[in-house]
Amino acid sequence: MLNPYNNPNIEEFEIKENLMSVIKKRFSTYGYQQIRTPAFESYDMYSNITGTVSKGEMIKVIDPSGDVLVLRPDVTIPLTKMISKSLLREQRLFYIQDVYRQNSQREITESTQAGVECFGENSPFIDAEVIILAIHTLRDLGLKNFKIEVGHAGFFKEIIEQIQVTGQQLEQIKALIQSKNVIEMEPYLSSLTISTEAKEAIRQIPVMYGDPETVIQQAKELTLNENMENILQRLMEINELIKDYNASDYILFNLGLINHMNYYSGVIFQGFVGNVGMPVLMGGRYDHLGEQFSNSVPAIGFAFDVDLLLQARKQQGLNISVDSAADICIFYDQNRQKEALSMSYELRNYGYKVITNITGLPAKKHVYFSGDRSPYLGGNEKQPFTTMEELLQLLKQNEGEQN
Ligand SMILES: N[C@@H](Cc1c[nH]c[nH+]1)C(=O)O
Repeated sequence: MLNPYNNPNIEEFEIKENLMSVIKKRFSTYGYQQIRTPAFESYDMYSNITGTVSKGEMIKVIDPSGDVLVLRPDVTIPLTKMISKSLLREQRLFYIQDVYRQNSQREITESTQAGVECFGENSPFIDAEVIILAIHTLRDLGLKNFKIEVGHAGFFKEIIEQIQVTGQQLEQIKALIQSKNVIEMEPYLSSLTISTEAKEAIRQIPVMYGDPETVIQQAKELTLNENMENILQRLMEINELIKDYNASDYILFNLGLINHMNYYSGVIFQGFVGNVGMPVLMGGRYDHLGEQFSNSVPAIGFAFDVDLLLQARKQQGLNISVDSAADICIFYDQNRQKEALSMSYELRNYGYKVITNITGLPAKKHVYFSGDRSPYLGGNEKQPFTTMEELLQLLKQNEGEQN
């Protein structure tokens, strides 16, 4: 089923383009270079690895030779494959591309992602810098009232490794944690035969949410092994770095955070803005994904859902309507065509948006070449001119008066 909301709209297209150019500029100031990945990819690339997009979510296409392809469901996976096979393992890449998935209502979703992937480094410094890049971009977009929730893929995994549950039970536990459903969590945990410490740790996960330092203190009481202690240490270091950037106001810790993709191995995060019900960005560290292709490559990245960012800006009254009117419309009589057309060419060269002899489209200024009189700029009073310089002068003056 096609998503009924994906209709073309000129105004929204322009608003989206403007937003994407803000994102692009910000990504490049952190040293990222833009890249594209193919729209059609081999189904095997996704299905042969673990921690990938689930099979039901992929949109499959059969090519003429009978091979199964998928429409790009993710960008992180093909980029990791490329880097893990290349000799250049240290790279900072960004992309603005559509990803195609099928949701649980069997609707095809086509959403534009703007993401970064930082390959080759694994340090709290890089983790914090990538989170800061997300914050910096959200601020560039003028958004207020946003928070980045930071968690760790390993914290929950460590607890789960201590207990023996079936795949189905694990999914149920994840769902209860994600929905912070403490009421149903209690009886569900009692029905499982797992140690009391593990039960207590799982029970506490949904409430380990909020101010970073408080969450770390709470979590310290629940650590079941050294790995969990190291995880908390790493999160504390990231938090210190975020403080150095003066960005603490935007950060919450959430140890119950579970990201959609399974390839994450370290710090993970999601961004929320105002009343937009879904995360506008998701990301995290995925140091082991590369091993499944060729070589292990430390990596961290995130992707914005551009359409949700647009929704957030709209909610905050920030989507100022785009000015589609031409700057100048030149009207001319047939005998003045040559002068009028060469003037239109020159004005466009100066960057003005110019149309000629069209009454059906809006224009802010009108220039007339009629009869055999001097051309003039229309308006409350006719302002004649003889040279291009004079016209440019008049246009400037008028702009000045309007502002
Ligand atoms: N590819 C992830 C986002 C991400 C980029 N890099 C790391 N994570 C997603 O689609 O949710």
